Amino acid sequence: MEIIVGTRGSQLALSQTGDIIKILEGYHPHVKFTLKIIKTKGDSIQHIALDQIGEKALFVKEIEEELLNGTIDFAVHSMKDMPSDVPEGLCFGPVPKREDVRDVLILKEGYKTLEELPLGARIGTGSKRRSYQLLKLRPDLEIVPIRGNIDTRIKKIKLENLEGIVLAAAGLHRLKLKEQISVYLPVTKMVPAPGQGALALEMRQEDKRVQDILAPLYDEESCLTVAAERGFMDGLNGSCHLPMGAYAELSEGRLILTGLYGDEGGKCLVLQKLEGPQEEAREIGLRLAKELLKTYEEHIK
Ligand SMILES: NCc1[nH]cc(CCC(=O)O)c1CC(=O)O
Repeated sequence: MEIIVGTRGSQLALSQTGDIIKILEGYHPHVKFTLKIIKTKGDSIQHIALDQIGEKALFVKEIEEELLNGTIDFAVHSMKDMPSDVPEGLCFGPVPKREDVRDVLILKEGYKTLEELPLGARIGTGSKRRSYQLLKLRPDLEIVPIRGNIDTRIKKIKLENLEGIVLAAAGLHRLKLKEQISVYLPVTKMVPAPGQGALALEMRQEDKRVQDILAPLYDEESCLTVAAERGFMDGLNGSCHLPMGAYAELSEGRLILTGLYGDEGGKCLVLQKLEGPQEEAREIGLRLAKELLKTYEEHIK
């Protein structure tokens, strides 16, 4: 049997899809997994800030078309890049074990901590979530918008004379670039993006064959935490030009969710928590979004 696996062509996409295929080959030695690289709009337009493109499915649409056409059997994406809505006929497979959810700093040679950076240091990131939270810690920083694949962004430290950049730990771990990381930012100071560090497997809804093949990848903790964080995102009707983050953890059957939401200019950033039984993961996310929006409205009055 042959299964065709769709992915973007970035180094990170190829590395994480390769990891998934390797695990699946262990479970299913008689299945032949073939990689198919698909170019998406997000790969073609590298020069525009993501916030300004205003389209959520930037890295997924072309891949979803191939799923619907039957030219691929399942796809591997970064969960963080997935919009709320899955097209009719498609669904997510099980959520595999999640990588480190934290954001990290890669600093210019010679620097080891955020605190020791000089006044007005230049930090590269294209994300409002990252820049506004960083500015809470160090209001003097100058945020420089950057985009591109992980290796491109790392090169920009030298090319654009930055003191550092912010990236997700997960991508660097997957690309075996751990030693480049200067600082792991604790989730209490830098709430990650919903689903950060997790992968999304996407498939045709009725495809029992693929469902059975992917089943062994299921990880309960990853599935529940991602469900809560994406519930929060959906509850906010999350458009990616507003700063938004979410982080869930499990403890003895309970799920504790932290949500972050703010305005366009980053003047008002609200952080709020909600806890509940882990079986209600998605509802906890939706409820926290509602409660936090209320707090937010009161703040900006
Ligand atoms: N938006 C780009 C993107 N999508 C997924 C990751 C890597 C980490 C992950 O899987 O969350 C990255 C790069 C980054 O934010 O550093």
